[in-house]
Amino acid sequence: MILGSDKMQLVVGAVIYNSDTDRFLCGKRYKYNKWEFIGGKVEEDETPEEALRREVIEEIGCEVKVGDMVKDVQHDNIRLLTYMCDIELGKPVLYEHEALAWIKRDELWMYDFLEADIPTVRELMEWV
Ligand SMILES: Nc1nc2c([nH]c(=O)n2[C@H]2C[C@H](O)[C@@H](COP(=O)(O)OP(=O)(O)OP(=O)(O)O)O2)c(=O)[nH]1
Ligand SMILES: [Mg+2]
Repeated sequence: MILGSDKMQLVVGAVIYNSDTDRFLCGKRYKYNKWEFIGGKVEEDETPEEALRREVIEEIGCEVKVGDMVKDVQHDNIRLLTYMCDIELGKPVLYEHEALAWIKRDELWMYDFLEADIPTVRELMEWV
């Protein structure tokens, strides 16, 4: 389990990638009116990977296999860990988001992401 400092909130985000279409699944929330990766806060008794699996089920109803970490970013009081994820079961359902979108890699720049997500988004745009 990875601990943040006292005030630091550990958050995990899923980089759900479809290699056939070269698109990433992202969500927009009413609360922030910005795009984000599906995910949320890591609870005390969880590893980041466990938290991510739980959050993806809660938020879009899919089971994912959590792969490699993409970025570990600190922004304000948030420490955001993003991981590559593959959908193993289910189709994304809109439970908590205003919108879900499969965004093409070369169109990621057009979307207004939460600040902490920018390093991950940059990394994804730079992949060849
Ligand atoms: N889920 C998610 N949260 C992000 C991202 N980037 C980022 O700065 N955040 C911030 C927004 C929130 O302050 C926090 C995550 O909160 P959340 O509301 O998703 O947490 P949660 O799913 O556990 O929901 P809740 O029960 O606390 O409402 O991290 C991201 O890509 N995905
Ligand atoms: Mg969430």
